[in-house]
Amino acid sequence: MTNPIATDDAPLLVAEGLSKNYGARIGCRDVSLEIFPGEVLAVVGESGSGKSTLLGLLSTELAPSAGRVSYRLREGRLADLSTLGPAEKRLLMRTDWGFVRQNPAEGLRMAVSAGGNVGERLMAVGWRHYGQIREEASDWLGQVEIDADRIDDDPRAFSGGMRQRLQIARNLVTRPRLVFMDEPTGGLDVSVQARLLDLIRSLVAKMGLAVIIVTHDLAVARLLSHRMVVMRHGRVIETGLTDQVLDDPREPYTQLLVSSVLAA
Ligand SMILES: Nc1ncnc2c1ncn2[C@@H]1O[C@H](COP(=O)(O)OP(=O)(O)OP(=O)(O)O)[C@@H](O)[C@H]1O
Repeated sequence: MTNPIATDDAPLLVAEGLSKNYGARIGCRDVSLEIFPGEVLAVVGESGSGKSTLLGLLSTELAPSAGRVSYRLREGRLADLSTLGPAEKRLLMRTDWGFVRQNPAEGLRMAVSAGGNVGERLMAVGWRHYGQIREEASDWLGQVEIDADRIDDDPRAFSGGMRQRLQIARNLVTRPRLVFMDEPTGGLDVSVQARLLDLIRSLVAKMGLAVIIVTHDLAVARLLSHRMVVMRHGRVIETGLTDQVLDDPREPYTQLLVSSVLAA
């Protein structure tokens, strides 16, 4: 994405010296980064480079072996996430964060209707009025281009692309400030991917979301992100504005990645 980075001065999330070991194996090593409100950051690298591990650490799904993640709460305080209690963390995840997963079955409730998938997130943040919940869910299905007459169908009856669009609606309905995405277009046909990417791009811009997206696909990074980090062997080896890194990579490894010599 070529838009200037829409940042204000204070970072939304700050990672310092994050490391994760799996026994003797390194998942992620000494990663520090910041993300600002409204900024889309892509994490790229070949398979096994540590992208998913880093996303797991940033979203606190994984506990670091070393380092910490801090997040700016709505009240303005930058909080070390390891110091939040379980209730505070749950609230944060429900209200301020979203997580779009590659496999929709992990991000959706497959036996609950499409409307229910979106509506239950609203209920989790305190909505109580059935009619209003249904109306908001229906509005969101429209925003992700799912026909209104599918509201009572469950996602098992949806195509892969529709499931991903529903997952996006479920995540965005609470108007989060930060969304984690793990290969959101992975495993979809090229034409389905293109449509989904367009949708993600327009919603992210419209809502001013900060996004951390893991992808092995540099075209996805180019289209969606303002800034990117390149990972290799668990470390960040290059970081910069997306267009700069892709057009003029500094590191020989990134040059190989960009020239598609490496299967990312
Ligand atoms: N649960 C685990 N137990 C042991 N080792 C793990 C575990 N998860 C990841 N690893 C190892 O950590 C390293 C980084 O893996 P990770 O999944 O983060 O990479 P990735 O870049 O996301 O790869 P991919 O694109 O294939 O998903 C790899 O060497 C991997 O084998």
